[in-house]
Amino acid sequence: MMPEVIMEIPSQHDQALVSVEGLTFYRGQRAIFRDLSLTIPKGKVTAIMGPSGIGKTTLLKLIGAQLTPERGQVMFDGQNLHALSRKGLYQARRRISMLFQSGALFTDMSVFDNVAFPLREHTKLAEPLIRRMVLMKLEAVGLRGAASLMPSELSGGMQRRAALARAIALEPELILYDEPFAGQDPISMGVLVKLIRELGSALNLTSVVVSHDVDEVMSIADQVYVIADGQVIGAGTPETIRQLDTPQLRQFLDGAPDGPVRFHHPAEAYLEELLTR
Ligand SMILES: Nc1ncnc2c1ncn2[C@@H]1O[C@H](COP(=O)(O)OP(=O)(O)OP(=O)(O)O)[C@@H](O)[C@H]1O
Repeated sequence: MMPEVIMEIPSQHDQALVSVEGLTFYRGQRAIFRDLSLTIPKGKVTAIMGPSGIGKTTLLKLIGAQLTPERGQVMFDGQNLHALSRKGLYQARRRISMLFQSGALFTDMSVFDNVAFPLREHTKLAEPLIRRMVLMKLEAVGLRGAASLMPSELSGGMQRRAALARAIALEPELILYDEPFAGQDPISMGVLVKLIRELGSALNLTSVVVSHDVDEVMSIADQVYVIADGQVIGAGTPETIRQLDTPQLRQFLDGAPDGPVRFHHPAEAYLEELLTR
């Protein structure tokens, strides 16, 4: 059964930085996305939510051109990312930053050197300029005073902030956050929520936040997409999403383990599997 799709068309005033058009992507035989379309407005925070395993990280990797779709396209600032030459793709990727949950810091480098790393790798800037840029990024995340510390000397929340400073070192236009609040205590979560919002406005960043933390992500998103069963099942402002009342959305927003969206990963019949091996 196809889920009922509730869509609020993004405001005409919003210019799309990214538009995902008719995306289809398989893992083996399984369609993770079927004809998925959505737009990411420039300068705004877009949240992507959905049950575990639905493909949120996969979607970020498709948007960041780390994966290639079977059908459909990802338009980034008017360019079809997956049709670009190597050089074009390299240039586009420089404008996109991804902060994955696993995006750990280099443990053998100070916080300063971690943030300086992308600048030293990808630019030919002189050290005094790099230093200034690093200090500005560390100041923005409240860690300028921790520049000389090693990652092991930081709390989990501080590590996440240092990784965020590294992710914005090259001054990207688009930043993709994968579960930025996972494993954080409420105070660190609050700090990160505020930072994502404030950095977004201060740096005129376009942010995409994938998260299970409904309240946190809804508090900073301008626009929300809820994904289930390979498609968008709800789109709109956080207020709109909260008011929608389809069973799929309620299951997700209320945190129910099972409902129209399956808890089980697709599998062959249980009894059959138990009896045949
Ligand atoms: N490298 C891979 N090879 C094969 N299947 C994969 C691979 N990576 C992910 N998958 C499958 O693709 C599906 C989507 O994974 P993805 O990590 O994108 O989901 P998610 O919505 O981000 O999950 P979560 O919220 O739990 O992090 C899952 O069923 C997963 O098992």
